[in-house]
Amino acid sequence: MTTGTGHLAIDGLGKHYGGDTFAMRDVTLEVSPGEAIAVVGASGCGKSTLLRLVAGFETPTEGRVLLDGRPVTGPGPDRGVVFQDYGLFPWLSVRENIAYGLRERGVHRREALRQATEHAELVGLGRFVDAYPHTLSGGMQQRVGIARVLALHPSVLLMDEPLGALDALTRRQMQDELVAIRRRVGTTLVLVTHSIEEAVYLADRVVVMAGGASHGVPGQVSAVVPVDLGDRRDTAAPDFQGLAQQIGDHVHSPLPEQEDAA
Ligand SMILES: Nc1ncnc2c1ncn2[C@@H]1O[C@H](COP(=O)(O)OP(=O)(O)OP(=O)(O)O)[C@@H](O)[C@H]1O
Repeated sequence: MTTGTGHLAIDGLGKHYGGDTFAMRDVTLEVSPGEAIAVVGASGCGKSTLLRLVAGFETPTEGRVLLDGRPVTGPGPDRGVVFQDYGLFPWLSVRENIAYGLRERGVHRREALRQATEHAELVGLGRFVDAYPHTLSGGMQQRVGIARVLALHPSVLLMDEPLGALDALTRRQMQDELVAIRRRVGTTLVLVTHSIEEAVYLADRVVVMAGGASHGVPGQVSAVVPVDLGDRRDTAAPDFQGLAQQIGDHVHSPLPEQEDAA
């Protein structure tokens, strides 16, 4: 269903914005096809910078990103990006919003609308294809945002706080929805989130970043924690809570360089 296998190799990646702002440095990470990783860490540690570099929206000042063996040099159809704000066109229906990218790629209108309907169904919006965004809840709007990206069959899905604007209950439902969608499409996923619980709920591995320009130390990976909790995860279970606690401890531990700088 996807355009490639979705193997990401992030190699010695760094971003220096100039002056003292070394957003991130020396990030090396491999993501297997179909794997889901979540990136967590304190504000300003470079999570979004990492995602933007993988998306190709920005150019690294060090290192490189390879997707299926090819260097990332800019945005491309092999990577689909979902942000917190849904970015839907208010004057287009759900179906037309999802079809938009397909039309841009030259898919004939009828075929684009057919595929859009299919993807609306994939995210549970089959009954709402003719609705306009303002009539939908936040969770439903984000489903449209996800369907729109998936319709283009990216091999990697990049999500920056996709559920951050939702209330707690809707966020919970959308987490389940994301688990279900991933099972259906099997796309490699890189998710940036502030929520450790969300990371443990959704990911195969949690990447913890620490430091960041505001701490006088470039953001970097401080831990990579595998989530061996199986497919059906219970946030209240002791092993889930234990792992979340362990990741929380990593998030709150300063890097050795930060302690030196303090
Ligand atoms: N375009 C830019 N120009 C200069 N500095 C930037 C730019 N973008 C990000 N930074 C700086 O780089 C550092 C990392 O930012 P980034 O947004 O990646 O962090 P983050 O971990 O995603 O933070 P948050 O959790 O608050 O979203 C921050 O100090 C930020 O101020």
